[in-house]
Amino acid sequence: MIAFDFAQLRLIGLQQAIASAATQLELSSPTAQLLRVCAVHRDSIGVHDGILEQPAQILPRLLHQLQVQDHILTVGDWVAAEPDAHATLWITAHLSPVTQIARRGNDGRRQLLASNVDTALLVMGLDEDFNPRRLERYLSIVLAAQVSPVVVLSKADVADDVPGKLAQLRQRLPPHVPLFAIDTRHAYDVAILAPWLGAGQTLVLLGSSGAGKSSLTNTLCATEQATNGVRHGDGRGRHTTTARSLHLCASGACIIDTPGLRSWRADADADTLAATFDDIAALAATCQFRDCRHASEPGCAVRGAVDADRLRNYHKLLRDARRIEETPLERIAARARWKTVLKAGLERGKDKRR
Ligand SMILES: Nc1nc2c(ncn2[C@@H]2O[C@H](COP(=O)(O)OP(=O)(O)OP(=O)(O)O)[C@@H](O)[C@H]2O)c(=O)[nH]1
Ligand SMILES: [Zn+2]
Repeated sequence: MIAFDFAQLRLIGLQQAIASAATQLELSSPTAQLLRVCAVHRDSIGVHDGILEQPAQILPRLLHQLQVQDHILTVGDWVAAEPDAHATLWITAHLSPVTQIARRGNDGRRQLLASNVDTALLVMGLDEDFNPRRLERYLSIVLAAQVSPVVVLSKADVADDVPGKLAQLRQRLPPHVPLFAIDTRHAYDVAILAPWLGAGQTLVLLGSSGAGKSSLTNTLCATEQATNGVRHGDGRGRHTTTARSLHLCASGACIIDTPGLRSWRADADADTLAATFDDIAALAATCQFRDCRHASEPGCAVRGAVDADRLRNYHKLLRDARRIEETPLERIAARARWKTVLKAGLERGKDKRR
């Protein structure tokens, strides 16, 4: 049994599913608390109780369990923790996350980026940052995690041809993905995101450096910043050490902002790509050629119906994904195969010249 204050944890995004699971936890200690991971440091885990962030340690038994399940504690995870006699806080249990944003690392392993996220704001500038292909890459990862994506195009106040760029994206992105062009520094503009900022919601912001993520966070969490971490909701104005990576919005939502997420390169695997390009997969099924590469085959059903650059991006991402999924040995074998093919080609060329 674990006791917790739902209203207090709701401030940092406690979902009903997690709260229910927490009540089922078998814990020996009556002093265990439900907490949210808000930072992962080299030698400690930052956990938040809705008021304070504290450092905690993972119980070796749990660490072993997590390793067996191939899980590492990730920002956004919910855990149970209890203090020992020396006031060290020990994480004793981990609640299975409802959603997990992950990417495939260069070594082919899954890297967890954030857990229990409801909405990902994909922030992209309408200036030089504008890049539909990169956006599709981010989108495929977010959709695969079953997290709702919302595309926020920043710098609408200064960029040129905003309607043209919006139309271009509207054509490329799946129709259910919301798309907004705003000035991230203005509360009036940012108010359009209200439907995703309800109480208990957790958001992450993804986008390149300079895209406007900090500006957007500042505008969304203006009250918190202005009051320097005074607790919302109960008017008691209790002082808090708000975690640097967990921002509370006045609307009752919270934003997870970690350096790991910020510097993230959005590599997708073949399955996650399917989420963003499902129309291509559907068209491919109707293509008259069974092993069509939808590249130059005349009369191909895909090539006629899909934006050419978008199709090229799909093929490129698919190639990248396959490369990542190969083991190093497979890569060496593939390279050797190519060498043989190339050599054979050169030999043939020589024969002709002879
Ligand atoms: N005119 C205008 N400027 C913006 C807008 N959004 C961000 N900026 C400016 O762009 C610059 C970069 O914005 P940041 O919010 O720091 O970008 P970031 O995504 O947090 O960048 P990193 O912290 O490097 O990841 C700042 O000078 C902002 O003032 C916008 O909508 N309109
Ligand atoms: Zn085809």
